[in-house]
Amino acid sequence: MTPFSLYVFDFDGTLVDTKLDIAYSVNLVLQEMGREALPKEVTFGYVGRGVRHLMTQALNGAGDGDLERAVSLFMKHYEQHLMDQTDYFPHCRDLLKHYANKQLAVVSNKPEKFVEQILVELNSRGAFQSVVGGDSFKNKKPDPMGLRHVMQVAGLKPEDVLMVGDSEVDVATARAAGVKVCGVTYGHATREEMASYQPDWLIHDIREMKRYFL
Ligand SMILES: O=C(O)COP(=O)(O)O
Ligand SMILES: [Mg+2]
Repeated sequence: MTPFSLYVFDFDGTLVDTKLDIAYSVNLVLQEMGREALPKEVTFGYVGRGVRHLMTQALNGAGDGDLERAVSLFMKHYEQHLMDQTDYFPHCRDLLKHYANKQLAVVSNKPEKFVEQILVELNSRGAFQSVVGGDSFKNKKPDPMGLRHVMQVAGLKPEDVLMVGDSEVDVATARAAGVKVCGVTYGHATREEMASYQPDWLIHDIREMKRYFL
């Protein structure tokens, strides 16, 4: 069992299953812009690098003006559908309770206000010492700025910290900060993809954390 004092969770694809509401909101944007809807599975593959990246991919190479409009339309539509089909992944709520004696934080590429709102809706904001979104600092993940911030708030060094995430971006963020990382395989990366990113631990179910980490 490896002990850590601060557990830093990615959000989308790791703690909370947001993908259906994101895909639905992307299609509302595309519809409003007179474009064809995307199959939800296609949109799922675009999640993990923030809203600009999501909408760039969804527009498939539109001009700058269109991208700006799409980003602002997404912010408008997604806010209306944040919790339609969004909930914790199985066992994540219990897992957070299990580690309630530790310091917990979220570092996401999702806009901070959406992470905050979803946590409030899930009655969970109080579980986290710090919440960082993709727009909280100048650079988002894989830049380690946000991760370093939550370590600083906790007053801890990299060796006391574990990052838990579902994407290549999370593994890269942890590496950049000298932090150990546990990859989950039920989020946006497949088992094979996550294995290829070579996290320090690889889990298929969040309950496995209890086996490895004190
Ligand atoms: O919304 C995104 O692009 C990704 O969010 P995440 O960093 O919490 O996975
Ligand atoms: Mg994620």
